[in-house]
Amino acid sequence: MTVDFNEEPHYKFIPSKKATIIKAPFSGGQGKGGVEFGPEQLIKHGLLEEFEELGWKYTIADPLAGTDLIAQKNDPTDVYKNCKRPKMVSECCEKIYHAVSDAHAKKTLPVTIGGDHSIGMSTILAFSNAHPDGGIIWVDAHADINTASTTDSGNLHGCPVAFAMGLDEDNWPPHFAWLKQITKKVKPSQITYIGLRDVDKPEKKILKDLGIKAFSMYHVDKYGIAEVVRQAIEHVADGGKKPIHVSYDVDGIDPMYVVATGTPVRGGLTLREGLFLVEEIVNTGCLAGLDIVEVNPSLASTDTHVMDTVNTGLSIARCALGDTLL
Ligand SMILES: NC(=[NH2+])NCCC[C@H](N)C(=O)O
Ligand SMILES: [Mn+2]
Ligand SMILES: [Mn+2]
Repeated sequence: MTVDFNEEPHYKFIPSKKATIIKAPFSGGQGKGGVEFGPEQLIKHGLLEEFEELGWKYTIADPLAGTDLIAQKNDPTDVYKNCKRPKMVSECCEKIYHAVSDAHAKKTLPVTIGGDHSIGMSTILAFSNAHPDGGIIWVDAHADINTASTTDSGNLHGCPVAFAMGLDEDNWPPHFAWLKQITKKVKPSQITYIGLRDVDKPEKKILKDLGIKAFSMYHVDKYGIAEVVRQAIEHVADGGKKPIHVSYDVDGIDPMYVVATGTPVRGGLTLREGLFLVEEIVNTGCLAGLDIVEVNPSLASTDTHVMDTVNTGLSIARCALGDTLL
């Protein structure tokens, strides 16, 4: 076997290494506090410097500035059937949708920094409207494809994929009218998962019924991460011809490396597997969107654990921006 010395990272769909960093300090998609500090922690510990060092120009968008997130999170009337905080999630996700759509319209790389994963409904929908033939790789311990009817927890961070696909629209909380109006939804064939290991029973049925290709940790163990990523890119991006959005929930990586996250699940990706998959996607030249979500600096008992998690988020960004080990 000959060793493949990679060519310089390149971005076929981003003409001049310009990015838009979209801050999404949002925690309404789940109950725990602290995930709203994700963006400021990542920035405090060097996110912006990474862009500069790796030769990116960037602008920062702050679509939730001026929103009273604390009051909204604590509003006890914001429930609809089993769904928690539908008004807050809907209003914030609409703003994030527009910010990400704007970033795509300007031909920049949208890098959305969460916040909890409910915002994924906005980022993948904005991506697929900007790139109708594009593919989405969702890295996560969870499938986040519960519908408004199947969610057991009522936490909308477990539902963004279902909302972006328009599944079970008839039972959506009425607040999501804006999302209903977006007629081009994400298609099941456009998405694939890597890292799954905690999928709810109704979610398993949805994945099967819709024929969604998903690589669980079982597949990573059996085939190795390199083969899994290859197949994922083959499936969603024709082997590296179409734009790719990566929605990266840091809980896809094992809690050994990522303690400070809201719903950790044992048996996850190693740190290197988690970074390698990003490196490999970048090597196709197709990266055209990125989310880094569920960094919750409040959920670790030591500063070292907080920094492990924050640094994992920073490493994901670094790989996505084209850093190489040599
Ligand atoms: N983005 C996440 N961390 N999602 C966790 C979801 C957990 C569970 N499946 C639920 O629907 O509540
Ligand atoms: Mn998750
Ligand atoms: Mn998730």
